[in-house]
Amino acid sequence: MTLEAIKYHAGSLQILDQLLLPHKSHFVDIRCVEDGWKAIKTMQVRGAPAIAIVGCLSFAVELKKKKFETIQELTEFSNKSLNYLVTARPTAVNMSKSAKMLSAMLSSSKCDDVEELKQGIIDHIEDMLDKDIQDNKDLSNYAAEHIQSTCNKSNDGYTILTHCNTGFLATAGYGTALGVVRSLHKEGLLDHVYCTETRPYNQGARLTAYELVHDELPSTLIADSMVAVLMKTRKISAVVVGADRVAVNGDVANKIGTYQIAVLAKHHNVPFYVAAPVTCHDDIIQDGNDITIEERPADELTMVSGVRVAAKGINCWNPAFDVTPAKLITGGIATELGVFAADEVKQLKNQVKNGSKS
Ligand SMILES: CSC[C@H]1O[C@H](OP(=O)(O)O)[C@H](O)[C@@H]1O
Repeated sequence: MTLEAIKYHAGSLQILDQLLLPHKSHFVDIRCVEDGWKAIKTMQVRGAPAIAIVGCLSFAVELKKKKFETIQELTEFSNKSLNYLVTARPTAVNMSKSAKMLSAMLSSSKCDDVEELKQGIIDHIEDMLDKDIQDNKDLSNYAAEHIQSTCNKSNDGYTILTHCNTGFLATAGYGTALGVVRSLHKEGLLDHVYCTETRPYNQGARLTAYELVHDELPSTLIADSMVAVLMKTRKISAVVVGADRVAVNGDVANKIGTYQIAVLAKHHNVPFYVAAPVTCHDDIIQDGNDITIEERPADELTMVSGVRVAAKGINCWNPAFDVTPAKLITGGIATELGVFAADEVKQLKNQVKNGSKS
């Protein structure tokens, strides 16, 4: 049975509450933009692509129910809703990119029928689901091909280390970095996959392990602190992680802990890949220094499943992401248009414009 984290059908939306995983599989209704914003803010749904998809679908659900007298009324409601959804979490670019694109659709439209224009917006949002899945499959197949042509096998296949969660639970389906693992497995080329627990939110232990067990993939969970000794003592063919925001120069913001894994990969000569569909690429921010890093509440560091693990009164610093410089992304950045050297992703802009594959 295929995993599904987002259930959408003609104006009704439910999401898998990821705060309850892996213990409980429970879907919650998203009836409006406010519900969407809250689900993203509390991380009931998380993952750069899934944030944009659920945010936009929450907007579509509310749009479907509302009647507008004029195009101006539709435009004002839409821009207010989209700008609000962007405020839920600042680091991933996907939601702000989708918001800009939908606002531009409204402002550039020549349509003078408000209902027709409203339906056009809803149709475009609904198309995001299938497009994300196809982009993930294309990206994953390109990356799997690249790994086969450049990385060392561990046995009859490749051993991959991944961080955080980038699978069905972070996208519309298949996944990005976890999609690469799935594509290698489909080709009979996955020897083993190691996933880090990914403190403090434990996306790896709670979510990636859940997906790997569900798919019955040969996998092992490790603590974040074990990455160095893993690379020192076992054959790791490549590291493959996701991305929340890729800057024009190829610097990548991703889950906290990614940067230190990249440093260790460099030291141990393990190729380091980022799996990032074009929806994760920022066309404006030039380098990683300008990416806003979200800081999350201290209790996400001091509490685990509601139980305090840190001394009361200790100060905390809880950045949810860090930035990996392009020079450490030694394998490349995998997209649905091909695998690019990190310092060459700026070419993507032109390829996206003419839709050409690499
Ligand atoms: C498919 S990319 C998902 C990306 O988002 C995760 O962050 P969060 O769980 O806080 O939304 C992590 O950075 C993943 O790489």
